[in-house]
Amino acid sequence: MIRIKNLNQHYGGTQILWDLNLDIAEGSCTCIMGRNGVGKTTLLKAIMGLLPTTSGEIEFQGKALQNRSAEFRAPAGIGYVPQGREIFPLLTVEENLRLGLQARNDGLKTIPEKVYQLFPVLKEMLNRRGGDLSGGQQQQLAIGRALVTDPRVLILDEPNEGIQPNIVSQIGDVILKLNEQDGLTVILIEQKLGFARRVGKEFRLMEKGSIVAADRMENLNDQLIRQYLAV
Ligand SMILES: Nc1ncnc2c1ncn2[C@@H]1O[C@H](COP(=O)(O)OP(=O)(O)OP(=O)(O)O)[C@@H](O)[C@H]1O
Repeated sequence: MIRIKNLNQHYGGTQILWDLNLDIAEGSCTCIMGRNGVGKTTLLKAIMGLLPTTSGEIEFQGKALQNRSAEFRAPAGIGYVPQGREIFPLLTVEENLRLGLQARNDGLKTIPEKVYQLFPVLKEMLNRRGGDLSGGQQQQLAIGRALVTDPRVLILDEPNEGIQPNIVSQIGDVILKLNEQDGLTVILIEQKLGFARRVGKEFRLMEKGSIVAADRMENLNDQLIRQYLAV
């Protein structure tokens, strides 16, 4: 579904991604893991068209993405939950969710009930300003907004960073439900091993801007953890 070939990316004179290759199968749930600074967020931003790349190919459903604008991603079916959530603090919960409707191709004018079933707290807080929600609620809003776009693939950048454990567990339930029941393809950056093992079916390990190991989650063994994840 997503195929990246020999992707290179620089920030100014510093090369961050080095001949990176990544294949994501339809219906999979893949955790991208690696130590701080190895380029995980940069990779997701490159997929989302938020950063210029130097060379290489990024394909989504067989079509080249690398020369398309960032605005093309959501209508094409790529939902994105950025690091830090990036909800609009002065807009209400409902207004934040409605922004996702603009990216749909079917002209739907109402927020799908499914979003409220997954995150009941959003329905309770529809008229509350985004900025007044707790961090965990804001994260649920950011995921809800991405789901309103009706994505084929959902990409999440550290959805559990700085979030209290009970909401982490709810977010895990939602990701599992979306992937296992609805067949939604999921890619997430995840630092917490327990969460990655709970929701991920596949892992990709990054080091120095490349993917250095790729396998089923049950094969993430102690040796790989020591080599690429332990600090
Ligand atoms: N805007 C920028 N300008 C220059 N360098 C940057 C910029 N953003 C990130 N970098 C550098 O690129 C490298 C990769 O950063 P990136 O955020 O992709 O890593 P990461 O694996 O997601 O790390 P973390 O787990 O800390 O979020 C780091 O060395 C970082 O300092």
